[in-house]
Amino acid sequence: NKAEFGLFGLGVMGKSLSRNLANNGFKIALFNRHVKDVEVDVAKNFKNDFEELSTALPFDNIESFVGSLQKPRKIMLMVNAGKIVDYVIEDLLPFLEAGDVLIDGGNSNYHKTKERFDYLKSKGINFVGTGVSGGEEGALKGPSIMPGGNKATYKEVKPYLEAIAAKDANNLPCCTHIGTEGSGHFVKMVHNGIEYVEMQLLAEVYTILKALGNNPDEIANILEGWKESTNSYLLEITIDILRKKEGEGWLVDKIMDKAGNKGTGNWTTITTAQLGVPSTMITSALFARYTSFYKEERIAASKNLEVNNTLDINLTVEDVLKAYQFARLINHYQGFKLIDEASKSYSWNLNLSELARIWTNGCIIRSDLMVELVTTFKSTDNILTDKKVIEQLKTLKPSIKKVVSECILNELATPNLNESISFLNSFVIENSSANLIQAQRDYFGAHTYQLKNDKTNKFYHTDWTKN
Ligand SMILES: O=C(O)[C@H](O)[C@@H](O)[C@H](O)[C@H](O)COP(=O)(O)O
Repeated sequence: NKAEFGLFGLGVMGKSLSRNLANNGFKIALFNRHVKDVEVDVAKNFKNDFEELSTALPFDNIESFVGSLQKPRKIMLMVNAGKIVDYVIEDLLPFLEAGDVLIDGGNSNYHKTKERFDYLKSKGINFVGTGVSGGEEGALKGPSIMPGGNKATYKEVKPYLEAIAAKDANNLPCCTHIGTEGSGHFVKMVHNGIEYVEMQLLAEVYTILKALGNNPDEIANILEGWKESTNSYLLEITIDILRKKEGEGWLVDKIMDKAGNKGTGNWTTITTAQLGVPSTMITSALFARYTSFYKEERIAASKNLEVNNTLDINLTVEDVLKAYQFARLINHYQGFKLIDEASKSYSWNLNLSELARIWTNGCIIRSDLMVELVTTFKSTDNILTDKKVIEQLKTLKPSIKKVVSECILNELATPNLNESISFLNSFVIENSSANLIQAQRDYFGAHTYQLKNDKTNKFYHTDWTKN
């Protein structure tokens, strides 16, 4: 008998999601192209490797794969983001019929998802661009799933996606219809932006605690103590990573300090600039990765510019914890602000509380703070106006100022911690210095300016050279 759901692409995530679907009792069809030079039937071998896949139908021929599915067909593509998605869509199209559903579960760019949504719509095919977060383990045991597309189409795939998704504290699936078009991939992109910052902040905490003379095990013990007040998946894995031994020493000390990226942080930075939203921490986290890549030049610069090695850091671990908590609040403010602005600009009408809810489990940025934000976003779309958050920021601010100052004085690289307080300093002033920028623009480019307290809101120009 026919399979009810098809999984196309058996890479790391595709394999884990297949087993998750099978573990949830679904009869699935599996497709992976026949890898010519190694003569391996990936789908068949994979099926035979796992008990739960005993009822799964493996294919390396697209026509028979599509033919094995109940109608309307539901096929999830788990292939790398980029042109491959379009090639796979073209390969599948001749065998699909109106009403069939294609789900793209890769980290695709939301602009491309919109294009594919419109293109397939013109062929009667329903397209769901969905973010899937949680990595290999999350995909197997329950990822966070962010599907975007038509609400009616979501109903078709809801039973499968919600069954395999992680469950929140109330046992509800960490999967919900995000909105139309590319909204699913958009929120996944920003999820990764927030993820970049969370990882960078932990790297900066590691820098400071190392500079305070702690070895990886001692840093892990300190972070273990932080779980009570600010736990997160990324904090937990950082503790595991710091404890990992390699011979006499620690593996982490042997890893090359050049941070890679696969594009979502880059897209978030481009998007935030295009939408005119100051997501300064995501941008600085991306650029911190880029800076790390200049390994050779950094080595040369460290010699030419004589880095100060005589550290004199007057900080307690408590200061560092509070600075970290402060920066995390600003990170989440900026991330959700970008989503809120995009929701308005694209008329997606996104529900920030529901989004925070599906990010409370399964995904990489799951944390105690995210659980709190589910409630916060029930009463505001802007966490900087939430009473509790305002009190927290006021309480934590002395520590971030102290930590950032000490780091600057000791020439420790903490761009994200620095950016968190710099941003708030820029954001909490009623009268900023942008008036001078307006005057300069008007001076050299006649770009005009408005006047404070001028009800007409008219734009004025001054001939600044004339006395
Ligand atoms: O949410 C997730 O499960 C991860 O974010 C996932 O999407 C992937 O690991 C990204 O590739 C990480 O991004 P970089 O490769 O750019 O660090």
